Amino acid sequence: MSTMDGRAEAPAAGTVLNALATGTGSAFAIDEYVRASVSLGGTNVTGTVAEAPDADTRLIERVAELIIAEYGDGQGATVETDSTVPMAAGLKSSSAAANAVALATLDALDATEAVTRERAARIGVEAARDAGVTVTGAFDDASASMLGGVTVTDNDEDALLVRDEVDWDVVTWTPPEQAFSADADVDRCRKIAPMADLVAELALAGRYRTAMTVNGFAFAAALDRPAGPMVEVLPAAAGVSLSGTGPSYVAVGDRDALEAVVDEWADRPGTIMETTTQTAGARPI
Ligand SMILES: Nc1ncnc2c1ncn2[C@@H]1O[C@H](COP(=O)(O)OP(=O)(O)O)[C@@H](O)[C@H]1O
Ligand SMILES: O=C(O)C1=C[C@@H](OP(=O)(O)O)[C@@H](O)[C@H](O)C1
Repeated sequence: MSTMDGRAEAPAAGTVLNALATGTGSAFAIDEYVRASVSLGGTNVTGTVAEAPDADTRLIERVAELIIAEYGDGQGATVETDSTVPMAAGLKSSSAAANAVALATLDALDATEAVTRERAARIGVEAARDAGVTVTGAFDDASASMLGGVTVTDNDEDALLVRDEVDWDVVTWTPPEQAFSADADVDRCRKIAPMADLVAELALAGRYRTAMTVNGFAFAAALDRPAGPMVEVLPAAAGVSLSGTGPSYVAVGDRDALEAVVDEWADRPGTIMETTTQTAGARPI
């Protein structure tokens, strides 16, 4: 690879607490990735999503622009992401894409040592706000993807309240549809703030799996998503939730017990991923 090129990967994540009710959110990284390649050159920044030629590329272009404005010399770049994570599905592919592009751009500029990963995640959040793909900025999802493990954040302040490490097996199910966070019914989410406060209390006490289950039932109700996929698998899972604004659901527990979750969700249309939590976070590759 030439010194003008950079490459990085960032993990997707699942939800413990959706931040749309109160601004406090929590998420955990999973072992599925968005990868980004950046080539410096020219005068414009242009982005492509390998598996979705019609996708909105403003987020990844804005991330590269902000990184180049701060750590480069105003040069252009071509940016490409490729991923196994479904887009606009609640599994935080937008946060993972922003993080992967931020680190790949720094890698291309030979500037990975000049910036902490937390700072790089905050630049991704700024880009997500500029691109209009987020409600709160989603620093919960961005920090979980960038740092790995579980994080609890205050998205109003972009403050990291907790980072912790967990070791769970994970199953995700994504129905065959998309739900853009920017289209979510935020007013209805705000109405369940007392439930979100309870979920935050559980998460801050380290009871992440109970927290995510309470989150799942509360936000399924607020976002008008079915609770059935959670009810059916709860006996087998240590925790289950609607992830983000959906449509995906995520269950955690031990691999053997989660087989029953896979069996239940496999009868439904859509895609299933069997994975684990991830603690290393995002990195140049
Ligand atoms: N792999 C990707 N590459 C480039 N941009 C992406 C990628 N994934 C998501 N995005 C951007 O994020 C938007 C979707 O964000 P959002 O609705 O928050 O979904 P998610 O829950 O998957 O993060 C897309 O319209 C696109 O702009
Ligand atoms: O846009 C946002 O501010 C958020 C979107 C949701 O995630 P998804 O993007 O996965 O729906 C939510 O879980 C997160 O806490 C904040």
